[in-house]
Amino acid sequence: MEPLLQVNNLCLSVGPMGRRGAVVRDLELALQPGERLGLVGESGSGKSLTALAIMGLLSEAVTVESGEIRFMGNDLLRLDARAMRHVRGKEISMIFQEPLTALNPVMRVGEQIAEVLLEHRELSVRDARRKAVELLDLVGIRQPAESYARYPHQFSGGMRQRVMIAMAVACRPRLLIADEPTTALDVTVQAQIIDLLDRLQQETGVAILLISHNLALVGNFCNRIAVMYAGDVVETGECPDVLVHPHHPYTRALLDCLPAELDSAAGGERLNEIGGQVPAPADMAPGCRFAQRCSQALPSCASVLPPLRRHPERPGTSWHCIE
Ligand SMILES: Nc1ncnc2c1ncn2[C@@H]1O[C@H](COP(=O)(O)OP(=O)(O)OP(=O)(O)O)[C@@H](O)[C@H]1O
Repeated sequence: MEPLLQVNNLCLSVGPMGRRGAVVRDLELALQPGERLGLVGESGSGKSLTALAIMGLLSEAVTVESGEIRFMGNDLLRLDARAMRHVRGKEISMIFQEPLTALNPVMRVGEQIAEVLLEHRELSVRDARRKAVELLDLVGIRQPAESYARYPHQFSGGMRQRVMIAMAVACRPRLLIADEPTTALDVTVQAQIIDLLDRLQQETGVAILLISHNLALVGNFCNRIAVMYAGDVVETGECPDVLVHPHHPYTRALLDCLPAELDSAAGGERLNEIGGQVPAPADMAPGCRFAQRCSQALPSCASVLPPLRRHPERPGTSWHCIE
């Protein structure tokens, strides 16, 4: 099957000329129609920049050095601003960690949803309003007709995230990027938002790229996972394969940081942590960027990126390591 999204050799850098640091390096990602792919990694690994590159929303501080982002027959990196606006919102949409920053604070939420519909679909104002109310209902906002006229600050964080999701799915996109959609919410509301995404995904068949620090969440929600470290996808594969039989030392280290059981964590056992930090953009090593923190690293690892290895029986599983 032709992938819906195929990112090839994407390289992004930040910083002034002469001191640019590669924050995303030769990134390869593929997402099939209707698939759920989880992108995980510590803060600073390049997850959000990858998402923003797909959305065509990179700031001027970020340079696209090379690569292509193929989506529905186009390379998104080569579309002009007008064509990209057409794709964004209609074919690809995104929800963010903090909906307050994405919603317009001085515009009624229903009108914000109707605006997306009017921009991308040939609807009358009246029909767009009606559809916006339906969407508020679809995402579980009570009294949708009354809620249409409310402002973002009149909703709780979970309800605002529902409004964001209503806007994101308004035009039935083929790809939904969810960047830490539940991190700012309490656990009960997190579960409700994930249930909502799960239901909408099943009903609409939209593919989802879920960006998260939370391996357990990705393991439960996604089909496949890509583990990023300092700009590299170090390991990718089906969730059960990668999470049960991790090959890359970084994936193993991330999994070791998960509490084995809630009881043991509550009982005072210290949670593991990975010593050291993700390198800053200007300090990226030419080889494996995890080498400094890796107990199995060979002297050559920091200077030469270990080749990509593929699992002999699981072609979708690959990792960059000597092991
Ligand atoms: N506008 C920018 N200017 C300079 N550096 C940036 C900019 N945006 C991101 N970076 C740097 O690029 C690297 C990757 O950032 P990115 O936000 O993609 O990481 P992330 O994995 O999404 O982290 P988090 O989980 O904290 O959101 C980081 O080192 C970050 O400091």
